[in-house]
Amino acid sequence: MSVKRLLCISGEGSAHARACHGELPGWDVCVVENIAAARKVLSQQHYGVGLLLDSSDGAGDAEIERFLRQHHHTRWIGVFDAPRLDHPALRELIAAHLVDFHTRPADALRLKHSLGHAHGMATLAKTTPPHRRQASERASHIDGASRAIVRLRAHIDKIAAIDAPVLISGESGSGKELAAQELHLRSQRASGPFIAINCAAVSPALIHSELFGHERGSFTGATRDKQGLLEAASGGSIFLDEIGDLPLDLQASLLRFLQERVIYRVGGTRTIAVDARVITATHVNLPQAVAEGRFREDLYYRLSVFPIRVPPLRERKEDLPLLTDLIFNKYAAERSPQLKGVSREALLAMARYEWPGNVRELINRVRRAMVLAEQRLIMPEDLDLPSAGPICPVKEGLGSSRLSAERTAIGESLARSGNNISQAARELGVSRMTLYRLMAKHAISP
Ligand SMILES: Nc1ncnc2c1ncn2[C@@H]1O[C@H](COP(=O)(O)OP(=O)(O)OP(=O)(O)O)[C@@H](O)[C@H]1O
Repeated sequence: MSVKRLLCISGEGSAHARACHGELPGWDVCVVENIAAARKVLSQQHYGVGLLLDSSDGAGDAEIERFLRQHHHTRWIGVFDAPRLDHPALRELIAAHLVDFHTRPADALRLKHSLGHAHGMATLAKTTPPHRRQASERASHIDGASRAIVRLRAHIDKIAAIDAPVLISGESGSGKELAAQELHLRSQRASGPFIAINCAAVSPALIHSELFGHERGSFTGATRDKQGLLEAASGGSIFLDEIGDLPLDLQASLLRFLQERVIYRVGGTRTIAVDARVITATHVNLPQAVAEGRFREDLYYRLSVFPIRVPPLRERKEDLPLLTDLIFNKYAAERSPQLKGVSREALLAMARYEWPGNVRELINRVRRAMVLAEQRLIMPEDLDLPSAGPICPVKEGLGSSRLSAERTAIGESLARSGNNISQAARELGVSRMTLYRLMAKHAISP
């Protein structure tokens, strides 16, 4: 039998707490004096059930509300003086955040029933909150359990150990910068700086001096010597996002740096040795840019010895429930008070959507839905998803289109069934063995 653990917040100490809830055989009770102490305890261990013995001279209702909102994984029961219940703010707080409440003096037997019921419900809902589970199981910041993400993490692990340039490709919002950070953090350079610059966001007139620095007097306005970002990244990694937008003359300078490990500042004549690992990313097709003469072929080959592809979210829809859960927990403090989770219908609608903006779009939609939702669960309409995914022109041949339709159907069916293979196989009209074979073919993990 599991130990029933109770966190009791009592402004007047444990004697008062015992007077309120009586003896609780079978319960392991931790009594704290205030919200601050409760926060501390909850930051170290999870309690499925909490008892709030309200005293009107304690924390204000706004602070209690904030606290309960942040700790919504615990099921809270309150005990209040009857006159306090006339306050509209307190009534709202009770309705939104408590599973039950009692007036003083609380009837010990009724209170024990409430606590037992809350414990049962907390056990059903898995007493460990998802964000804690993830934190302990996860060594990587790249979340997901799909085969594609597991492979990406393994790939990053291997490449991180080699001190060579890396080219990361992937659609916008799919997690390229996150992959770059992960590479850095898992490399021997982890204790050095990680400096990121978006080559498309800096004007061509400035980017040379931004990257390589300049000497005093080298151009109007250059009143002092300035170190560039490459120098600043020495001992660590520099992440050049949208590398396809780097002007051609700078491509030559970058190539020289990759070959000789030295740079010249703008207007400078002396070489400066720089020890920075170059990680680049692009969402455009670089071989095509090379073919069109917009990107140097020699630089492309130097950068792409270790390519990493971050898969778009539509190729790993089986990760949607997990990612949504993590986003829900990360932004729990912003959610509307009555909101408890995401409905099955919303998860189904998400599985049908193609997510052109990838994980960034998922974060934005879930976060907005958490604020605007009016029911206890996020419903499909809260996500404001376009009814059908954007219509993409067919760029692939019929064979590839068939393959990607097959992969999408499998991914969606697994997401709908909560990764239940038998159910997904039934829905798809194939045997379990065939589904396993198709999943292996498309690198989809159960
Ligand atoms: N697998 C993942 N797990 C957790 N968070 C993720 C994952 N993938 C992406 N994100 C989050 O999604 C957001 C977008 O990711 P990121 O900025 O790395 O994308 P990007 O591909 O570099 O986008 P862009 O091309 O627009 O620069 C970030 O908040 C990032 O933390």
